[in-house]
Amino acid sequence: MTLTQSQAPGAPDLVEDPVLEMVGVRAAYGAIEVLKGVDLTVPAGTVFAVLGPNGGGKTTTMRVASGLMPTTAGELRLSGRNVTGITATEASRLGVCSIPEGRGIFANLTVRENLWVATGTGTRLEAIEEAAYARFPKLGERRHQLAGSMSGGEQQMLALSRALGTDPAVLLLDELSMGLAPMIVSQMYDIVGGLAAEGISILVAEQFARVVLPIADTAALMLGGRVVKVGPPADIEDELSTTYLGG
Ligand SMILES: Nc1ncnc2c1ncn2[C@@H]1O[C@H](COP(=O)(O)OP(=O)(O)OP(=O)(O)O)[C@@H](O)[C@H]1O
Repeated sequence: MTLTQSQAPGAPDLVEDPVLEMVGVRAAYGAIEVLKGVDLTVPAGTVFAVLGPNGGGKTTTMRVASGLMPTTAGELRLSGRNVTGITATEASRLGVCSIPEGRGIFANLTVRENLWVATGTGTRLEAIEEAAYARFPKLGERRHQLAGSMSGGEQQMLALSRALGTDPAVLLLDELSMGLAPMIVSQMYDIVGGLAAEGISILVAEQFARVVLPIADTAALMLGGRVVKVGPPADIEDELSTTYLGG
């Protein structure tokens, strides 16, 4: 928490620190630098969308944010705290929950067993299951089914449920649309919009801008390892070229 200058005695005016911030972040795969000074700020309770064509650095940004990839320069902050160099395990302890490209669920485990993974943060399986099945009744019907035998949309519901089971401070969603039919993608983003309305902080990377812009509070356009523009979704929409963002 940061106290604002206008704070008056007896009338605290508290401004919550952003849940996640990157300042001048650089990252490389070996000798190849792919993030070349990324700045972004995700205020608490908002949806921040990172948009851009393939290879722009969206996934790498998400990997850095979740502690999976080290920075070579710059700062990563969680709730105002400089956590640069944090590991993925430490990041998850601090409430960073990531759904990677491809969903990251265990195909050869059942729905229920996949949800069990979220108990690592201390919540009881019964509570996680109850919340998951209330949100997605289909998952309840399929609780004993192997996750790999479900449809892509159902698998994404499972990935979301498992993530929510950890009560995340910030949810990182990478390319939710991958491998899903357009109608299912729309449904998934309706669900994400619902999570946002519940006040969950979300950083989402997406190649298909049109599906995510309606639920975003702020959007950023990422090209060549840099955020080249950031602002309200309507402003970013004007910047988008349907040729490289897939309409
Ligand atoms: N493991 C890796 N080793 C070397 N280069 C990589 C590796 N992963 C990604 N890159 C390169 O880093 C750059 C950024 O990739 P990144 O996956 O972050 O982009 P992206 O915007 O998420 O694109 P996509 O939507 O295709 O995943 C690309 O040029 C890519 O080829």
